[in-house]
Formats: sequence, structure tokens, C-alpha cells
Amino acid sequence: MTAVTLGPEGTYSHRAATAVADDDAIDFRQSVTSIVDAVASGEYERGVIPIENSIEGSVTESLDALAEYDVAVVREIVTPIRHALLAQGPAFDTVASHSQALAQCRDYLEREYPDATLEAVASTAQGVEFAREDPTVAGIGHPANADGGNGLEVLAEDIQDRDSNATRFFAIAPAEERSTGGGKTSLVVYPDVDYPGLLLELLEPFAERDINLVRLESRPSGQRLGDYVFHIDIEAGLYERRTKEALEEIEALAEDGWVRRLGSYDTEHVVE
Ligand SMILES: O=C(O)C(=O)Cc1ccccc1
Repeated sequence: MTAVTLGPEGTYSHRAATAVADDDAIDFRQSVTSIVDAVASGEYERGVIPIENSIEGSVTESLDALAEYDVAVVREIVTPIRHALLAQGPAFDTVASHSQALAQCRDYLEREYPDATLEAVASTAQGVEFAREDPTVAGIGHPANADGGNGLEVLAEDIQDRDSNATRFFAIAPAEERSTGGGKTSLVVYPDVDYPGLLLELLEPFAERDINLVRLESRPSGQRLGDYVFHIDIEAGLYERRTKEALEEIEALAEDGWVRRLGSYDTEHVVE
């Protein structure tokens, strides 16, 4: 199985991707959008992207890419995230990491390094790479990024603001591989209409069939201010009759809009 994920080597996405493909079959890209694009065009069999974090919430670039490209979600991988501060030594004035990692360590950074400049870069491992090249930069990432005598020290471990920090990743595949089996389903709904009670009406078909909603996020459609795309996760499989019926009703309500069935899957927990 070939896979593509957020690089360089050593990101949390890379660690999650090893649950999907052999390490030597994993390639790296610098943005979620380019990963989704590469899978949609059939260049790779799988892509692994971060979706949501327990402290910081949605990875908005991922949601937007799933609304834009026609790909299937085939697996959900949840991993605990424990961040370390990595640098050549204590003489740094800049902390470079993925925006989500900086946000997950906000209180720690404010408390311990109130004067440091925070720099958002493409990934945690890219911040670590900058730290390896420059003694004035520290990175935040998985502590294993300092393994192998590469000139980096682990200055602090477990610096995330909550011990329970966890991230949910999706494994995506070309659209033809959409799976209907599995107990959870991800959907994207763009109603393209607006009237009082629309959202209530969109959700009623689930409630009426006893389908539990486990996530609801809105993202700007990009068309005009105040126009939204809804990302909905339900505890039911696409193969189920009640899911099919609910989605047909929602499609009728969405009029000129659309409903995208990303796929059904079971949650997997990867503990490292
Ligand atoms: O930058 C990474 O390592 C990623 O894979 C994105 C990310 C950042 C912070 C927590 C989880 C995933």
C-alpha cells in the first residue's frame, strides 16, 4: 500500500500513517491540501491527515479539503499526543511548530517562555528540522525526533496543556473505494439555501431514526459571507437502511446544494 502524509519524517501524521502502510511506502507533502489532491488524483492508494484535536479542535484545512475534493474516508485513527520541546540547547528565542502544536502548548509556552517568538510552520517535524539547523530555534514535536544523536536535546517532555491530548486522523482513499461498512459515517452537507429552522430540519431525519450525531462543524463555503458547509459524523453505517433514508431526506432539503458521503469506518486507537 502506498501512502502520503504530512512531512517531513517524524510528524504525528507520519506515526499515524504507519498503521496504514509500511514505513518505506510512505511519502511526504507539506500541506494537507496537497495530500488530499494527490489521493484524489490516484497518485497514492492512501493519505493520512489530521482532522481534529481534543484541545484545539478542527484542523480547518482538512475539513475544507474534504469538502472540495472527491475522496473516501476509509479509516479513523485516534492517537494520544504528548509534545516535547526540542533544541540544540537552552539558547533559543524562537519556538517553531505546527500551529496546532503551538496552540496545544499555549499555557506552557506563556508560563516558561513568555518572550519567545512563536513561529507556525508546516508541521512539528519541520519545526524540529529548523531547530537542528539553528541554535536560536526550538521545535515542539514527538520526543523521538531527538533520537539517533542528531544534535537535538529533549529540553522538556509532556508540555501539552492537558494530559488527555489526543488527535483524530483520517485515512483517505480514491473515491471509488468508499466503504459502507463500519459503525460511524462522515458526511459533508452544503444546503445552498437559508431559512429559519433549516439546520433543525437537516438534523431531524437523524433524530427520527434514532441515529446519534457525534460531531457537527460548520465551515465557511467560500461562496459568500454567512454561507456554510456542515461536517456531520453519525453513529450509523452507510449500509444501513435508516442511514440511506435519512440521507435521501436531507438531499431533498438541500435543494441546489449537495450531500457528500465520505464513508463509513470503525474507530481505531493507536497508542504510542
Ligand atoms: O505536524 C504534525 O506532526 C502533524 O502531524 C499535525 C499535528 C500537529 C499537532 C498535533 C497532532 C498533529
